[in-house]
Amino acid sequence: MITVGLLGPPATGKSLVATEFARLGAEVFDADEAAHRVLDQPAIRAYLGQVFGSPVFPLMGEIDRKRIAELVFEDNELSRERRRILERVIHEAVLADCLSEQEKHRQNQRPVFVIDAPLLLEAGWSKLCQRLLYIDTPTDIRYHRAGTRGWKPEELDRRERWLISRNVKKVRADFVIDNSGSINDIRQQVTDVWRSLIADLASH
Ligand SMILES: CC(C)(COP(=O)(O)OP(=O)(O)OC[C@H]1O[C@@H](n2cnc3c(N)ncnc32)[C@H](O)[C@@H]1O)[C@@H](O)C(=O)NCCC(=O)NCCS
Ligand SMILES: Nc1ncnc2c1ncn2[C@@H]1O[C@H](COP(=O)(O)OP(=O)(O)OP(=O)(O)O)[C@@H](O)[C@H]1O
Repeated sequence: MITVGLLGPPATGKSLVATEFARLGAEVFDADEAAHRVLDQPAIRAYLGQVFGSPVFPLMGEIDRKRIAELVFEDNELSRERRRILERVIHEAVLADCLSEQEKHRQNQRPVFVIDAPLLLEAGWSKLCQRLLYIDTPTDIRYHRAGTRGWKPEELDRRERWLISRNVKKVRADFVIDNSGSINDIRQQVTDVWRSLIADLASH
């Protein structure tokens, strides 16, 4: 099995690319979804409630993720400290989940396992991957596409501020694909990468 890690800033198209890989037969791990499941665990909420205050992390019911984003993505020391605590708690649990999924699919002899994790390099999870794929999308197009989830450009900027730069990620990648075009364009590029991965597997 080959594990492929997706790289790229928010709204670059990682989830879309992951969906295309799944259509071709890959198993996909979605770290954002896994993180949301972790935030539903009572023990995690109880701990984070002590740090952020229990109104932000109620033991039951919906968590106000918009409010949490306001608390952790500001550019000041308190906000940075909160984000570090949140990430430490969530990343540990998400990594455990990802490793267990990876092992399950390896046992089942799946050909390709894709990790869609926005902080893959930052969290050190590239060590789980044999290949890295960078999805390159111009910033103005990302602003436009993120608008469909109700994000203003500033929302993208404040989340991206902390992340390892585009150039560093691009240099680390084994594949770079360009997502400035249509969905059909990206579908074709994902299919090309898929064929190359399957050819690699067949030659080993
Ligand atoms: C802050 C939270 C509550 C905001 O929730 P919200 O519904 O607004 O965003 P969601 O989780 O759907 O993430 C959407 C995108 O935001 C960006 N993002 C999420 N977490 C982070 C982060 N810690 N740093 C930078 N960008 C981030 C990513 O591009 C992600 O794909 C949530 O993102 C969170 O708990 N983040 C910390 C955990 C984490 O690092 N998750 C990433 C995968 S492990
Ligand atoms: N080629 C494309 N054409 C049109 N819309 C696209 C294209 N690629 C992505 N999108 C749209 O842009 C938005 C962002 O894409 P996506 O959610 O896949 O990004 P992401 O990198 O996973 O973001 P995040 O890290 O923030 O979760 C989505 O609404 C998606 O449908």
